[in-house]
Amino acid sequence: MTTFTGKINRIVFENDQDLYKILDVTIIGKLEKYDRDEIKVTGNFGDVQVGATYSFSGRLIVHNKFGLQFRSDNYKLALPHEKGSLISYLSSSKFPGIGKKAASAIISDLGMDALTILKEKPEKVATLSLTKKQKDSLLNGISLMDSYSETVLKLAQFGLNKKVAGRLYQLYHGNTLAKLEEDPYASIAEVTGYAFKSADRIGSKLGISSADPKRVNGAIFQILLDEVAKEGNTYIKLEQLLTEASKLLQVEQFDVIADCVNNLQHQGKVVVMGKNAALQEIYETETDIANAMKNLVEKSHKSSKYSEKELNRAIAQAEAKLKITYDETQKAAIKNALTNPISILTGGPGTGKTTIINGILLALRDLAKIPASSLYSTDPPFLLAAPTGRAAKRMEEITGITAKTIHRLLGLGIGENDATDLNELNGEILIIDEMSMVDMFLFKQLVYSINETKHIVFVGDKDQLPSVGAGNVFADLIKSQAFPTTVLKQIHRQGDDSSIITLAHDINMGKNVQELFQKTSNYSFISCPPHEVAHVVSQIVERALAKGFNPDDVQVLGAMYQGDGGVNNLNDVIQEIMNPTKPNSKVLEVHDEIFRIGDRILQLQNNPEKDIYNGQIGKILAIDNENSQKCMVADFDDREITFSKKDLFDLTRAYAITIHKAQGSEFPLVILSLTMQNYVMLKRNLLYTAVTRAEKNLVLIGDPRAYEMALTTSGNDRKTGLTSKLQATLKVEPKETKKQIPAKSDQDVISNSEEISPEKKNYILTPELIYSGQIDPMIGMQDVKLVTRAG
Ligand SMILES: Nc1ncnc2c1ncn2[C@@H]1O[C@H](COP(=O)(O)OP(=O)(O)OP(=O)(O)O)[C@@H](O)[C@H]1O
Repeated sequence: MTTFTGKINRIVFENDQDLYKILDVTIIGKLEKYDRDEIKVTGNFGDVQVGATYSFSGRLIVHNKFGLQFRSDNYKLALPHEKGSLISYLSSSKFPGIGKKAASAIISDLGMDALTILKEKPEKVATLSLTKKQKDSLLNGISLMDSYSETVLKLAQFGLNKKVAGRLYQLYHGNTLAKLEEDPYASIAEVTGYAFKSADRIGSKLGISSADPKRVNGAIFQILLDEVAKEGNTYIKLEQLLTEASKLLQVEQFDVIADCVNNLQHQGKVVVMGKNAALQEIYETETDIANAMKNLVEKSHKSSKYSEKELNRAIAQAEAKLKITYDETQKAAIKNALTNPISILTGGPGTGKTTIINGILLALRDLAKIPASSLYSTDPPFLLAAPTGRAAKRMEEITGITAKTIHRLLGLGIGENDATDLNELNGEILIIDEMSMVDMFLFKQLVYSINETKHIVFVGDKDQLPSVGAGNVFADLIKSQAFPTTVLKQIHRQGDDSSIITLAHDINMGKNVQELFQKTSNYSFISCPPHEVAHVVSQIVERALAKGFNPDDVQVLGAMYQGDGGVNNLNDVIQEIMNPTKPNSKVLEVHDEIFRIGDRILQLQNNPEKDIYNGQIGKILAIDNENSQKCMVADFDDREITFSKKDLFDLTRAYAITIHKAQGSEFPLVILSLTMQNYVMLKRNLLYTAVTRAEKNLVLIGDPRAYEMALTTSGNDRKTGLTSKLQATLKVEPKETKKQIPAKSDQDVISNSEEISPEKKNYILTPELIYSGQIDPMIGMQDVKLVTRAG
């Protein structure tokens, strides 16, 4: 074994999974049997810093292609030996609260070996003239010096990637390994990306038995979390929970599983209500929303009360300004907005939602006597927001009033802000557009931030796909019947794009399937098998470009990433047409994708720091492969955003995008691909959302059966409990509508009577009750029948 000290110049290669790295290192001092100054060091490294000095232990090896290298088995951060470096190190972000002055004081008290001394004898910290906070920071920093790297490396052996290991470390610090050894399953509920399978690898190494309650609890959490994250449901049927847990655990002792559900319920982590179960946190989020909505309604005595006469006059003025005449429903919507603390506006494309927003704002300016100057003040009376940057921009363009993303409006995720430090929303009115995209977590933060806003208007299209995140907030608000709601049905948009709108409305009603296959001046259908989709799409794109379409106006949509007609495949093909390879042009290769300058790209996650959001589309302006911190610059809505190599994982090419990612955006020409490979996703709201993305032209490509299936299969069947909680909290007696009759429409499922009831009764699920010796063919579980009772 040889040891040498060296400074890392560059990480040449890094595998995120097993943490194997190739480092470019400058040798400090001497490395035996090696006479050059620099060497490539290979090995598995938890976390290393470029520019830092390490001592590496291992041996020289001869690589058959690259020659002499150092294979490192062990490495350690070399502590600074020189006073200036030690001061810089001690005053770095590793020791928050310690500045240069305190660093000098530490060195003058303990000498250049201060760090080693404190590591071996932490009690020596008492002798230093530092504040308690500084002392804690010093000891904490020292305890973390090696442990992060060691932890990440150790967890990689269990197949955990650096991201997940990092998250675990952030939570448990130096105790990470001890925590996981104590109960590897407990962290499933706490750390995103740390799933049952990872926990099970550690669990089996530790010899945890298959029916051990720790393991069973882990499986229960995993299933409840998946239900929220993958399906968007806020609860699950108890039967399903037990069956799936049994499958995941490969354990057939249902009584043991039920016992664990019971215990989790006693611990306040899971709620069992009737025949359903939910994560306590999710259940409470719904309860919190319902309570916050109640508070907002109760503040209503403060909202302005305008007389019918005043309202009519203000609406007439708005009509004159906009040179239109509102129909009766539209007028009712404006009045609803101006006379209620909370109101809702829903309608399909071209029904006048934006025109009504304009009317509301104009009328309110008049009624509340708002001077134009205040509209653009730092504390404006009109707050407009939408979940995506594009939708906010569109709102701003149409109303002429500043509109922000909801994240920006609340100051969410920006700087140090957390949920307890959000902006307070005041003012005459708050209007949120594209409400169908708002999930339960964002909605909770929104309603918690509203303070003195007199009127709140939620605008959207309830028939679109529900939010990517959990819940079905907009549909639930409407369904609760707790807020005055205007449903716009009359299509007002006329002109050359109206046939797409008519088609969209027909799809929404599940009727006139043959309309899909007609050829009109705005849309057409091309039937082809899955393996020909890419070819047909590329032909249509080429034809559109030849006809003079701006490439940025052509958007291809698919249901999924994988498959012949999938987005990945289509992106490869269209990129070659729209932005073909040029000799010597710079490219970036990330996770099987190649990015080139000029490529259209899609942001896949919300990034409030950069002010770019999930679903936002940009264009690559520059690429610098050598600079991992600033390897790409892209234009997003006229702003130049810089990306590091790490950030690239949140990007993909955007010539083709999924229908889900296209929510909230519209494009002049949409080319849609659907085949039977998308079988599981073929629902009405998916097709409806896709078709309504087209502003002027639409080409439908693929299997007619897939389109027909989508049109005839109702969607939006999320299981959520918000509706009933709102009804209970706001004491709404829902009017009997045909929705209560069990039927196969979208709406019925949302209001089905098996929602978790709003009154939290304490149902206790006991093994004796569950295990009653009957067969339930529904779930294929032998000898088990589920029963719950009030405890
Ligand atoms: N009462 C009306 N009289 C005349 N034109 C109207 C009326 N209401 C709306 N329009 C027109 O219909 C078109 C569609 O309206 P608007 O853009 O407000 O609908 P929308 O529901 O916001 O649709 P989308 O979401 O598709 O943009 C616009 O051109 C608008 O000017």
